Amino acid sequence: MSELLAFEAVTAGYGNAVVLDRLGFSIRAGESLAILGRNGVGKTTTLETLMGNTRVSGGSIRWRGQDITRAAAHQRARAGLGWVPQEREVFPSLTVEENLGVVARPGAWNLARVYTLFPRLRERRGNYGNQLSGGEQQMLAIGRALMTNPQLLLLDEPMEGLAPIIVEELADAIRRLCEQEGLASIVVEQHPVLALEMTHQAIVLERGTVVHAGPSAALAADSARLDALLGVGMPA
Ligand SMILES: Nc1ncnc2c1ncn2[C@@H]1O[C@H](COP(=O)(O)OP(=O)(O)OP(=O)(O)O)[C@@H](O)[C@H]1O
Repeated sequence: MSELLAFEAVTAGYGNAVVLDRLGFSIRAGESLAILGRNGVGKTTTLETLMGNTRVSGGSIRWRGQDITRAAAHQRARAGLGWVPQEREVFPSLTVEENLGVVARPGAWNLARVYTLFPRLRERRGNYGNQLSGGEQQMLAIGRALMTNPQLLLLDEPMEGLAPIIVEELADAIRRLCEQEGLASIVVEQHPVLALEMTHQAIVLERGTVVHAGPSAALAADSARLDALLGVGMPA
């Protein structure tokens, strides 16, 4: 598998505040990565930095062999980064189908495939964005990112605030995207259990730097390590 994305010693933040401190990790094509860590360690800032929304003061970001460290935010979105923001940002006065349609770009993903992945969205296709439940909005936010036909899907706390039954449905869909569709993804999560189940590789951040990197399954199976890193052991 070839390298898709690499952060090399990236130092970045907001204004004079440094949040990421020589952060390094890489993702290969078709691979999914969980970014874990306690509150405020820089998980969201990592995605914001990838999207070009922070001030980078050191290191470099390589995307499909190209240095994009200084590329403008709009160029990155067009280059195949499918961003699902934490706030979901569904258009409230457009229907589900319109929300999906306005961002569509040519490629393998289209309305029919998004509806197959999320049958609830097909049922709600004529509803407006502001008539959807939180879970449906999250499905729509993911569906919209897929309609742009990305090469890397960026999910920022996709399960936040959702009912357990919806969390299961979403986790299944995300797992299918990674395992069956071979879509590379980054999943930022505060809750490690689901994130590790959904991904191939995991990194744990502390104060903007990587303190653990390895296969998700190995970390999920090592409750002592998980507890030491995150203060949450897996149930026996
Ligand atoms: N727009 C911003 N301007 C200034 N500082 C910010 C901004 N966004 C985040 N920060 C600061 O950057 C640090 C890292 O925040 P970040 O959101 O990346 O953490 P996180 O690991 O995603 O945490 P959480 O799980 O709480 O979202 C925090 O100290 C936060 O206050």
